[in-house]
Amino acid sequence: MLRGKFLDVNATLRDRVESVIRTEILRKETMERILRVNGGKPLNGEITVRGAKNFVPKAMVASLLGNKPSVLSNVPLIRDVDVVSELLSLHGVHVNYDQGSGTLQLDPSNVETAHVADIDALAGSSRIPILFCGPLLHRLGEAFIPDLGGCNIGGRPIDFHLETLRAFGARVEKLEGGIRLSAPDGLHGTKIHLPFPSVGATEQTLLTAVMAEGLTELSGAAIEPEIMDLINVLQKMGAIMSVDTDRTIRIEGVKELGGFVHTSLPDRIEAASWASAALATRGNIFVRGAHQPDMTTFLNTYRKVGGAFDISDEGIRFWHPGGELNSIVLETNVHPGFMTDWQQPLVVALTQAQGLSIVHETVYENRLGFTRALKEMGANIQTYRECLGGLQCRFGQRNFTHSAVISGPTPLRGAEITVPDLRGGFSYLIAALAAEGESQVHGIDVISRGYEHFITKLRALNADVELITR
Ligand SMILES: CC(=O)N[C@H]1[C@@H](OP(=O)(O)OP(=O)(O)OC[C@H]2O[C@@H](n3ccc(=O)[nH]c3=O)[C@H](O)[C@@H]2O)O[C@H](CO)[C@@H](O)[C@@H]1O
Ligand SMILES: C=C(OP(=O)(O)O)C(=O)O
Repeated sequence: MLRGKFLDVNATLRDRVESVIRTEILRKETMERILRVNGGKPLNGEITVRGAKNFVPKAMVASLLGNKPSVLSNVPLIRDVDVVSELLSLHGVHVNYDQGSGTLQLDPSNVETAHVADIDALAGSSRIPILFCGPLLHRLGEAFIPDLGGCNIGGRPIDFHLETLRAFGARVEKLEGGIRLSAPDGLHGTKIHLPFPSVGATEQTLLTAVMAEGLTELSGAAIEPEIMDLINVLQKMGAIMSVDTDRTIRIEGVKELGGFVHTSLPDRIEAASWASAALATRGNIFVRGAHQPDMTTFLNTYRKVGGAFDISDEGIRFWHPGGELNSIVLETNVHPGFMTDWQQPLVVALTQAQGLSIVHETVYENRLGFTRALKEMGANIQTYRECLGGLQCRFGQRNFTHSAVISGPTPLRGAEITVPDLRGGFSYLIAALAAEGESQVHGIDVISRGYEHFITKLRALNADVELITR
């Protein structure tokens, strides 16, 4: 009897402890992380960039095509890598990541046995799931692809992807929450022309064509350095493909592919973001790992604005040489043009340039919304629907606010701001660091999608930042 009472007391105690733990976990999960920034000081010091956010997850997807394990090095600890690791694991790929060394081992030998028809976990967390289509169709004959996430900087349709997959012979069915694909008659090489050199649709074609039967010719392809590195990976796996100077990629399908051992190219967007931070805060940052050949266009622009840099085998030092910065006309474009993802961080530096700068965003129709908060911080920026650079882009005459005129220099003042998207988020960090006084930056977790350990790096550069949770 007495023993029974003790058991009851223990059970009640255990329930209470479990409930307290559950509440605490829930509280931590729902707590907001805010970065308090005391700005107005130059960023000085050294940070390291590792592998590219826009390459690593795609090489991870490529490993699905192999019949042997693959090893990828220089892999950063970012959310997009996490998301793809989780998706691959759900599909039976054994993923082993050593954060310190940045080595990722991917063993796809159990994909057929782990076959799951519907995976909607992680829907909306990144744009990478759409690239699983070809590899899953080759391995399993069917695939369910959840709705995509990624930055909200335009409509971001997937029509090119779906048309491409259909051209290979896939059947595509749109469902609530995603798309279902099957290839009852297999996938066959085909001729594809992209109306715009889409990065994702080019990668979609490569990942599908490498094992499709026969020849594929892709014209109007994107040729970003991250795509070239994906081609390197696929060639290591046994694919046969060539890239012509006129943006045509030809692929001869092969029956099977092996694994790869590869080191990712460095993240040229992260490198350019820190370079912009050095300029906007009148600082001096050595970006270890920054790679000149992938950044030629950015470096030319940086020099025209008045930024200084020094290139070595280990990386690039970026600094503000003193005096006034120059205003410029900047039009984003596909590679080898000025990359759209470089635009938002550089705009903050342009608020400190003398005169009128023009920014014409030609890749995404809605990538200037982030300027609203900069205006609240003191920047003088007007946005327009017209194409204000020299180019007439797809968005002119179509009611999209995609050009901006920035008049500077204007001092920035601290503010309470909320991160709108990945690059917009980093640009808000730069603005807060350049501004006099205190800023509170909300929604900083989005930044972890593409910037590894960014708070630690800010501290290494002597930024006065404090992480608070609420
Ligand atoms: C994970 C990743 O690598 N993301 C990058 C990738 O995004 P992502 O691959 O999504 O970008 P795309 O190159 O495909 O998009 C470029 C343009 O093409 C349009 N489009 C695209 C596909 C489609 O089916 N239909 C269509 O109309 C888009 O709306 C956009 O206006 O390239 C972009 C352009 O360099 C970068 O900003 C992103 O950081
Ligand atoms: C737009 C970006 O990424 P994503 O395509 O992953 O949304 C970006 O990296 O700036």
